[in-house]
Amino acid sequence: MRTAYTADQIRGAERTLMARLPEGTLMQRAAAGLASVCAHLLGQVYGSRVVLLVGSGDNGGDALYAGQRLARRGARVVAVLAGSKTHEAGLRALLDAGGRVAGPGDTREIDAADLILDGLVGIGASGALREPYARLAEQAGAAPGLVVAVDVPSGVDASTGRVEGAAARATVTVTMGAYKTGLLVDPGAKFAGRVELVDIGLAPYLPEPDVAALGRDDVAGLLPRPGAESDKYRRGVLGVAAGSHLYTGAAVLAVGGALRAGAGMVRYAGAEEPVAQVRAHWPEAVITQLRRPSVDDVGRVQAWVLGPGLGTDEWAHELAASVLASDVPVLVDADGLTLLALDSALLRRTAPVLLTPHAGELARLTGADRADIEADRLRHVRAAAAELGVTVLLKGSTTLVAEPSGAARVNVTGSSWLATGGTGDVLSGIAGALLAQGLSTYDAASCGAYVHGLAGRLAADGAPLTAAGVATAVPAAIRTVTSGSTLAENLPSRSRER
Ligand SMILES: NC(=O)C1=CN([C@@H]2O[C@H](COP(=O)(O)OP(=O)(O)OC[C@H]3O[C@@H](n4cnc5c(N)ncnc54)[C@H](O)[C@@H]3O)[C@@H](O)[C@H]2O)[C@H](O)CC1
Ligand SMILES: [K+]
Repeated sequence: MRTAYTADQIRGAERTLMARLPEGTLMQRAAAGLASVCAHLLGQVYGSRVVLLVGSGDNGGDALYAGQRLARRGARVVAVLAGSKTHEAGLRALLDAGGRVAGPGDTREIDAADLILDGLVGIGASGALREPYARLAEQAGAAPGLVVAVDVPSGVDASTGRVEGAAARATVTVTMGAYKTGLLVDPGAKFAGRVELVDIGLAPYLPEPDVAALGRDDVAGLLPRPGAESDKYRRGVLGVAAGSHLYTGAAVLAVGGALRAGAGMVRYAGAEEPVAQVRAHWPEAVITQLRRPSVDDVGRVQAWVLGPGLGTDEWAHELAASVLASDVPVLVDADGLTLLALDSALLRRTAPVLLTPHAGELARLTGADRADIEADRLRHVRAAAAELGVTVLLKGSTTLVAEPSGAARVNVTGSSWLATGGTGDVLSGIAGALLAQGLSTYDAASCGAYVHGLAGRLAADGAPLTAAGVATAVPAAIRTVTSGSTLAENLPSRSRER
């Protein structure tokens, strides 16, 4: 499990650790880690051109000492001093090793650099980058060389991932002591690129993490595996109330996701048109064609998926009310969420609820502004879970899952290939199948997002995918998780998007 912390949490731990060590020890550990990642990226250090963007705080100090180490190995290092002051000892060390200095206006070197080290600001930053930092951060991101961010990309809020104004777009972020939440949550995660952690001895002093990202082993441990005594009922029966005469595909995809994710049985309930489509695609599903908007005669299920393609008319509303009146966990997605936004009384139930909105659907549910949600995803998903008293999975780049208690997880397997129609319906089916097999809403949502992301990567393999292709790849994704294949751990790094 990868754990991440807010800037305040890191600062607290650093203070405790620093008090036990000779002055300057942590900065030297940070600089050694930074220099080693830079050397690895450069391949050949001798003769390479390295530009340091140096701010006035300790983030700049880290960059200067890393620059010293690279200069000692023969790199041509130039420090662009951007702040009103500069870490003095670090600057002396760089100059002694043969490095040079340039003013903030002298930026010709940036475009010619093989590697730019962004040491403008780290966890001590507040608010949008001021000049000349903002201009330098943008110039670095647009330059052809590699950009290595020191601790966090300057301009990204380390605690939230928020980006107000300019920020440095990094190839790699070398972060000190522990992951910062803002490196795992978008938009910050996009700016961070690949994140490398440098051990500076902070671990024993860290508090409870702010967020966690499940790893393959965690998911393997949580995914249900059928035992010798399992029959289809024990493996979990999922009910799916989805699709309408207008949207038949959503029903097909949700049922497909559920069957591929190992539900013992899927009971589909819907109107005539989607019933015909589900029957044609999935002979395995047990189908009830509804004459009235009620699931009373559908038979026993252990969980429901409600909403994909359901429509929002009176019939859909009554069907939603009937599903939510049951005493089993319900996952609500898509049109089901719109119905909840129109009639919040539907949510008055005691059995568990998992909502799976994207930012627009969450905006409708909570009244928050969609752009505000996208800018500060973690805060909004936590607020929604607390306010509504249910588990909320916020879809989108870096999918987040929050509990009413404030506990939150971020999924690391997603990719931009998944941003295509119908993949959300498949996710409902996968997470619903996990709910039916007995996972809590929190675990079903986080494991579902993990498997879905992995299936997307397998289905895409560097090319466009379809939602049906994602559903087809779900068994291979589960196999990857449970068989210990290295694919899940060696996820392709996020490529630099320009
Ligand atoms: N403390 C430790 O044990 C270690 C810290 N490391 C590194 O230090 C930074 C944090 O350093 P700090 O001096 O606290 O703050 P920063 O360098 O991040 O920035 C403070 C500096 O920047 C100015 N500033 C703040 N906001 C802005 C802005 N929006 N625009 C322009 N300028 C801004 C402010 O005035 C201050 O002067 C941490 O990230 C690590 O990189 C270690 O490496 C290890 C130990
Ligand atoms: K930085």
